[in-house]
Amino acid sequence: MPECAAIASHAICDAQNGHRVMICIALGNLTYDECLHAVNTLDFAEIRLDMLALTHEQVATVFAANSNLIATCRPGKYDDDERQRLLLNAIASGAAYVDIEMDAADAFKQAVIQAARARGTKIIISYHDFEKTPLREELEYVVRWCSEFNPDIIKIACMAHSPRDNARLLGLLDSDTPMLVVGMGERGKISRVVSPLLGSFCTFASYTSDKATAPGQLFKDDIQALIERMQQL
Ligand SMILES: O=C1C[C@@](O)(C(=O)O)C[C@@H](O)[C@@H]1O
Repeated sequence: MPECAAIASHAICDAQNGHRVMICIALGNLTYDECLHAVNTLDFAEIRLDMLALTHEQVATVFAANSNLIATCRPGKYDDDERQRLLLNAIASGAAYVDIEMDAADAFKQAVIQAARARGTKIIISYHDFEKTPLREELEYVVRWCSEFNPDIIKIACMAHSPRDNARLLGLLDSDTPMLVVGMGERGKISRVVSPLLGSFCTFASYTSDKATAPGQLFKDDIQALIERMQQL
């Protein structure tokens, strides 16, 4: 029996090599009721505040309902002031992790990092490239830049177009710093399956098959079955 068979609808299982394999369910494009139901039934989820249209009161209720949530609010929908308010609200309401974009404005980063440290919320500093996977030197430079914020986890999510792109991303896991790598797009799917088995802090999956929050994101039951199958090797 695979070691994580028992988790069924849960999202966490033990890898053969001893570290935990975590599947984080990215929640976006849901109603408030759907979101609340999801956090009450999942072990580990990301709340995409920029994709959910929650009121501040609803944000507080969602984060109070589950002590293992990542708060994320990508730029685009809200200006930085509102993004900051939403993330500070999530932190004050018990967010376990907060995702802060490496290239966000300094004042924004400082305010969110300070609040997270004060509250014991773990900090994920993230880098995204929705076009390509940069060359190794550039990725290493990005990782060093992210390290300067002294995060708990460094997240690197890049569009993968080839096996080498996946290999380069997965190579970042050969690190003493906790890393989270994601290969986006059709060609990046393989990295989503193997990265948590190779030490990535987690992999992301969709809540339903039609609600992916990023290209190439697999449905949670499908990726869980694939990971369990690989654990039987
Ligand atoms: O950064 C990431 C990774 C992700 O973009 C993905 O490709 O699965 C999904 C996002 O919700 C999350 O914040």
